[in-house]
Amino acid sequence: MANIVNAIWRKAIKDVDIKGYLIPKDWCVVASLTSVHLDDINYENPLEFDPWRWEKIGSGSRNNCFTPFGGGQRLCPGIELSRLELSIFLHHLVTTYRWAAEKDEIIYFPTVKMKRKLPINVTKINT
Ligand code: HEM
Repeated sequence: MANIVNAIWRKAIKDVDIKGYLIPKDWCVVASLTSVHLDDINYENPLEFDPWRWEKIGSGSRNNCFTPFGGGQRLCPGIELSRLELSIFLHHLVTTYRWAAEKDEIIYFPTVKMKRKLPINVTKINT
């Protein structure tokens, strides 16, 4: 369960107590969104690519365990636009083309990306 935005930063503007832990005023906090997605308390086999998991557990887009677009007051306002764009793109990609990825490596920090930008060779399906 990868996450493109792997963490978000916050600064405490006053002393904050969370479950007995004090975050002093002016301290910076990093909320690790990736940790939420890779925690096997939240997701079975989180390291496995398993698109069918959503069939079992529902889209889960409105709970605290699914955080690709952040959450709370600063939830990404582009969430619905991005989902629509991605759905249209993926639909056309899988129904019209086949592709083979070249060898590449994942870089996890500061954001998730591919070292060589994941070159792929695309061929059109003959219909
Ligand atoms: C797959 C695409 C996208 C991903 C993964 C993504 C992810 C995120 C995340 C995680 C945040 C929260 C940042 C934080 O809490 O500090 C955020 C905020 C934001 N996103 Fe996106 N985003 C995407 C697309 C878009 C698009 C298409 C737009 C605009 C058309 C957009 C506009 C914004 C804005 C303005 C914020 C700041 C919201 C605020 O601070 O109140 N995003 N995004």
